[in-house]
Amino acid sequence: MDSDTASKDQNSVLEQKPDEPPLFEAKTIPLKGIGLVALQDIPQGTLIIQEKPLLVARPGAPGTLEAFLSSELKKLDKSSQRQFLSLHNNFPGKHPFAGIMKTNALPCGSRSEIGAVYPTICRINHSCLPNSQNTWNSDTKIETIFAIRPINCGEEITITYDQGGPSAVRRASLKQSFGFQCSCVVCSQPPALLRESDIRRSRIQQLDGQIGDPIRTWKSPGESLKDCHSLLQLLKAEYGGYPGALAARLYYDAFQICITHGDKARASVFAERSYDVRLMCEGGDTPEAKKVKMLAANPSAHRSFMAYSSKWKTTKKEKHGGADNEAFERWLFRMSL
Ligand SMILES: C[S@@+](CC[C@H](N)C(=O)[O-])C[C@H]1O[C@@H](n2cnc3c(N)ncnc32)[C@H](O)[C@@H]1O
Repeated sequence: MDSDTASKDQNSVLEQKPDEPPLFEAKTIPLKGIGLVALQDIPQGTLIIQEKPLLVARPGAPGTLEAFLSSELKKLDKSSQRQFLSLHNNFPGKHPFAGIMKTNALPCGSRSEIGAVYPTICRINHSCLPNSQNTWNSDTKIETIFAIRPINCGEEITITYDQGGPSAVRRASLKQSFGFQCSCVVCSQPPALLRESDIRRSRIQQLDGQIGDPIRTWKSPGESLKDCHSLLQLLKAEYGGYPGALAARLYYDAFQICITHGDKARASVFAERSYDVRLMCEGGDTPEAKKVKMLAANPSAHRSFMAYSSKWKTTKKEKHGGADNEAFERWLFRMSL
C-alpha cells in the first residue's frame, strides 16, 4: 500500500495567503451536508485550492483496509487525525476509517486505483455540471482544484465524482461508489429537460467510443475527425460552453488521429488546444500538460507519427485555408468547404 501522508508540521493547504480575502467558506448545503461556497466572484482558470493528501490507500478487503488506515492514522499529528475523523462517513458500521475513505477518497490520477483524502478538498460536493475540476499532479503529489468556468459569489464550488453517461447510469454509480442520491442541478431538472440532457450524454458516450476505435482511426480517419467535431459541439451544449477536461481529451484524440496519418499541421493545432484547456483546468505543471505542450511544438515526436499512413502528410507550418474562424475550423476538422 502507498503512503504519502501529511507530516507533522506540514500545512496541507499550500501557498495560502493570509492577507488575501478567502475565496470560499465551508457551510451546510441543503440535502448535501457540508459544502464549499464562493465568497467572491472567481474567474475561470483560478487555482482555488491545492492540498497534499492526509491519507493515501488502495482499495482492499474491508478488514485489511481498516487495519491499514488505523496504522496510518497513528502516524499523523493530532490535528490531521482530527481532520480525517471529522470527514463525512456515508458507510457507518464496523469499519469507520474505511467508511470515511470510501465516502471521500479521490483517485490519484484518472485511471488510478489509489485514492487519497484531503482536509478541505473532501468538503467539495459533486455536480453532474461542475464548475471546478480536481486533478492529481503525479509530479508534485498535490491535488488541485481549478475553476473551469466563472463562479459567482455565493455559488457552491462543485466537482464531478462520476464517469458521465445518462442520469440513470450516473445515479447508480454514485449510489454504489459513494452511497448518495445525487441532488445536483442536472439531476433535479424537470423530467423533459433531464431527458434532453440524457440523450446528449448517451450520444457523447457513443461518439467517445467511436473516436477511441483504432480500426476506424486507421481506415476512416476523416470520419473519426468529423466525430471529434460533433462531440465538441455536443460537449459545449451539454456543459454550458465549459466542458473542461473533456475538451482537453477530445483535442488530444484529434491530435492522435492526425499524427497517425502524418498531418503535423493539424496535430500541432490540436495539441496546442489540448494544452490551453489543461492550463486552464489543471495548471501548466502536470506531466500531461507538459507532454501536450511539447507535442504542439514537435508533433512528430509522438510514437505513433505516421503509424497508419502518410496520406495526410503535412509540415507543421502548412498554410491552413480560411481567412475567418469558421473556415479555419473547417480546415482543421477536414470538413468540405
Ligand atoms: C466527499 S463528501 C463531500 C462533503 C460532504 N457533503 C460533507 O458534509 O463533508 C461526499 C458526500 O457529500 C454528499 N454529496 C456530495 N455531492 C452530493 C450531491 N450532488 N447530492 C447529494 N449529496 C451529495 C454525499 O453524502 C456524499 O457521500
